[in-house]
Amino acid sequence: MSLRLAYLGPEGTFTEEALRLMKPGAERLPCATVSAALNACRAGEADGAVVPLENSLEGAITTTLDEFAWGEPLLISAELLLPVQFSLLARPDTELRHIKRVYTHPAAITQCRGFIARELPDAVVVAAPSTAAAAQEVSLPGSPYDAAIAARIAGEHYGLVEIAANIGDRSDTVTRFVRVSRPGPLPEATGSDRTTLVVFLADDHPGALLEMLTEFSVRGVNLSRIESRPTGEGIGRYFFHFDFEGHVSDARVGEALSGLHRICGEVRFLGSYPRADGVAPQIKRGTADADFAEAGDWLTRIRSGQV
Ligand SMILES: O=C(O)C(=O)C[C@]1(C(=O)O)C=C[C@@H](O)C=C1
Repeated sequence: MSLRLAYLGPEGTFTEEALRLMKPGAERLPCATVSAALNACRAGEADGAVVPLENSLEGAITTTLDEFAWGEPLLISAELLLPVQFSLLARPDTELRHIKRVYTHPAAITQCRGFIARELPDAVVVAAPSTAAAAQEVSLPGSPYDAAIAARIAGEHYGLVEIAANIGDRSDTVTRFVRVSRPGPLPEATGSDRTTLVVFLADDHPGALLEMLTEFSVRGVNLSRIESRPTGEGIGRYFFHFDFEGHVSDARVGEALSGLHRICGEVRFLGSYPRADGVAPQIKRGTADADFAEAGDWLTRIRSGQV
């Protein structure tokens, strides 16, 4: 039976491209939102889901971060870095000067800010559920929108023409996607892994963030992303999202997690999985697995009086 993966649809989204690259043979279940894709996975309607997590220009995809923190637990099992290039797409015979209403995903609005300001200064830009949903809508006769901003492939899929190509503010923008599934066995450590966590404070006090960071720092664990997100319980109440180098089976990572578990209110483990860029972590002196094992043996010896 083939793997069934939920994603932000309809056909032609960047998320679909990421899914195809991650699992070429998988059956694809398009969903209207990132939350719906994750819930399809939670409910067992899909074996997993592919969702965007962060963008090199715009930063974190906050819906994804919040879903990971609050919903039924899910585990990340893989990541992919996808270069994103946007096109301005319209029905045949549309000219740039005729475009007054543009439809696209909010992430694309942010990433194409320069082009919109320069070429479409008078256009109204409306937020769509996804770039492909925007292209699909624009393709309908009688659509209130003149153009969509989406991947070129979405234009081909929905019969739109490309009015302008590569309209992103930068040509090297990359979105990081992750594949998630319901909790189960973790991917094996590869030597080039990443771990993702959500941490809730036990209580707010001076130095709380520094205490958390110290758990990583003293074990030589290198962070690659830290984000604070509001808990919704009032101004100034936040929880934290971390990505860092290493696998939970590495001694230094395991020790840092145990430390956080001791001092924080809740630590939600979101998975250890191979890094898309294959970069191996820098191991600081005294923080390799062998160093932790040797220190453990030493402690056992002195506790038994072998000084
Ligand atoms: O709308 C899409 O095509 C998506 O896959 C979503 C999304 C995002 O959420 O960032 C993915 C990649 C691009 O950065 C723009 C939009």
